Amino acid sequence: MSDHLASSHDEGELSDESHRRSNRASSSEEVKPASSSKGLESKMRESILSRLTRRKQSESDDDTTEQRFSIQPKDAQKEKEDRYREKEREKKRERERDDRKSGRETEVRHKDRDSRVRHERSGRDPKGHEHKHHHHHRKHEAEGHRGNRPERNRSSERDTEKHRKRDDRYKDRHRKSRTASPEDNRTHKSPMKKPKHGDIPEDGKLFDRDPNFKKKEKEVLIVEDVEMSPIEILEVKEEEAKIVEFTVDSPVGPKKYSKFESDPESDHEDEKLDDAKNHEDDDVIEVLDDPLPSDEDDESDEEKYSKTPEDREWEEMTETEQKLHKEAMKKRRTLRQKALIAQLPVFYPGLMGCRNIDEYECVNRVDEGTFGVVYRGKDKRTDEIVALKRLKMEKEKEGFPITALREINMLLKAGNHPNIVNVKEILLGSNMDKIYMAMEFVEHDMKSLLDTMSRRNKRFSIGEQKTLMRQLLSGIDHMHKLWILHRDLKTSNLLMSHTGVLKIADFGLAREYGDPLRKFTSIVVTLWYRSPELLLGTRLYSTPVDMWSVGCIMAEFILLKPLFPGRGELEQIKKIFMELGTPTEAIWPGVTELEGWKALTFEKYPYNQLRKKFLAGRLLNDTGFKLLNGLLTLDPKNRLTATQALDHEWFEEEPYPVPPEEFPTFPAKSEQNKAPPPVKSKPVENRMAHVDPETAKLLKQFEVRPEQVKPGGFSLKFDPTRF
Ligand SMILES: Nc1ncnc2c1ncn2[C@@H]1O[C@H](COP(=O)(O)OP(=O)(O)OP(=O)(O)O)[C@@H](O)[C@H]1O
Repeated sequence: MSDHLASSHDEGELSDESHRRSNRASSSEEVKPASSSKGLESKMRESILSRLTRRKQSESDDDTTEQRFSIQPKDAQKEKEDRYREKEREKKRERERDDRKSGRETEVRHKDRDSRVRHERSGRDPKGHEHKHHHHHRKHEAEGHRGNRPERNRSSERDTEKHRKRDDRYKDRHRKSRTASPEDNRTHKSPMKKPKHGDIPEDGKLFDRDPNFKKKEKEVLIVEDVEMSPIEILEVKEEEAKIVEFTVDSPVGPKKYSKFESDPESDHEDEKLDDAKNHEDDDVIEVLDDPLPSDEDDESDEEKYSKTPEDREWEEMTETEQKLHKEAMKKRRTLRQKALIAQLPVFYPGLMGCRNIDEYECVNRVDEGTFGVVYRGKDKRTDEIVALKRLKMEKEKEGFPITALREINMLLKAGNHPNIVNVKEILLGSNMDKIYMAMEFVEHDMKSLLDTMSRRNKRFSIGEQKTLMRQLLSGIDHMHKLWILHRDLKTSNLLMSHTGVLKIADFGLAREYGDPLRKFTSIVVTLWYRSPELLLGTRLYSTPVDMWSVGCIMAEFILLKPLFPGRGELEQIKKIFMELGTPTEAIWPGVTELEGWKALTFEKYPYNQLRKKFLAGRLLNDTGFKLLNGLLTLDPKNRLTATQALDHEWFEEEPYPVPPEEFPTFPAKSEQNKAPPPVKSKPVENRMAHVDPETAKLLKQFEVRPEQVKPGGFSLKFDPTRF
């Protein structure tokens, strides 16, 4: 397994992958190492967090507002800014005097003051904001002249252009709003209150007749609401773009998101939402990850309620509206969180190691086979339903069970086919003592389905039989072409989805074969599906052993019961010979050389009686019978291969195979069982109540399990393989 994992996730492949991803998603020219992206991520995260903290700590005095605006002012700038602040305070005092005179409401004054401070600062600080802005553009222009520009660079320029326009709009708005009255200002500040048609603001018909009015308004308003300078927003966007470059592998291209939301373990966003009144932090996230506002003027209730309301709006809302808001925002966030998680790269075992089974929730127990117990589980991060097969370790005395290793290895190799169950990942138990395999969950196993149909007196139509056979043969053909023998094909190892797709499962006995053939054990394949060459003890076998099983399965699809249900090896081979005739050297050259043949004497059954089983053609026509006979040919060398069987004329004649989705549906047994109750282990002392305290203490010290202690006539048996 390790070889395989290592080979499929070696360094070269990973770096290729990340390169491809960055090509798709990046907006800067150079592909930077992952560590730099992490640095950026944490830098950005820190910057946002510190802003938030400062916001929370601060009252609305101008000093803190100023601090919030500035991006770590340099020493040289500091003095200038102090002077600027002093001037601002002076102005504030003047304004307050004026306001008192005119008897305005305090709230109105504050709004006005804040708005003016922001506006004036944006206009007056050319060395800070303007300079940075130009620098920003120069940087992108320079990138644009570097000749060979990849697509992501062009998209970066487009972004820059978008940002520049947004910034211009912002400045434009500020220029105009400086002349506007505070009331006008308020009108445009609220994203919920858009001006009615014909309701032209006094400040020079702002965005009037512009079809993108709403979009532009929102863009500006978001900037204002968060009390960030436009430059700061641009920088956040730039940093964001870099994060996206390294973290999102999206088939639809780059997607904006903040690091806060990418952490599935963290639900502090939800906590914030619970208290929708306290939505300061949401505003910041809003800026970071909200898609551009829609151009549509008519918004649905859901859209309306999933926007962060203004304080004032919140207060004006009825309780029901507040509730609707809370719910809509919670829903939106959950959806977005899930969408983002779904875009994260799937697990890379070579890079991350196996995840722990705690990452899954057990929904119910499906079934228990010889080699493992199968549960239906739910991925706690993505809610994806999977089948979790716990590989039985206790039967293994020498480390990791070889069957488990083979199963994982073979499935990883062959699983990339629609008719073979797909393995998602390998998981470790909490104490690292159990191994689980997470596979795609397939609702039915064919055996239970056939039993159900038989009980209900139903049969698959001929078209359905053909579809099943074609899917089965297709999966096997794929496997054989990869030099894999399944060696345990039977109806309980075939699964079928609700949508009629058949999948081959249980690769616990699968092996890779080669040319020339190597000797393998002949004790493989469940008895009823075991080929005559295996029953006669051959150790040099190949794909025909699987094709025999396919023949038995085809008959079972039609008859709804096993074709050769022997109770032992001898009875099994006898049943086969009775139905198909006892072979001779003429029919099966070399049969007399097989060990089993030499050791036993078989009654001579000269005729093939198989046809009778199918009610002389009523259940299977001649063409179908030819295929079945081709699969159940005694001589393995003459047995049909999967490729030959797929080309069989049975599939070409009417009735044709039906589309899988037209299969009848049945309630799945696998979804009905209850989840097992959590196992509570009793304290060792209780379980050893029958043992005297001194001995109990000793046993505890040696970690002896109670089942090793026989009650009465006490005898202690250590299992050396366990300690
Ligand atoms: N991917 C899956 N989705 C749903 N159910 C599954 C899945 N894989 C296995 N099962 C169920 O679990 C049962 C046992 O699984 P599996 O055959 O893999 O275990 P096993 O121990 O190898 O069995 P066996 O005794 O046949 O060798 C299957 O018959 C099927 O009902």
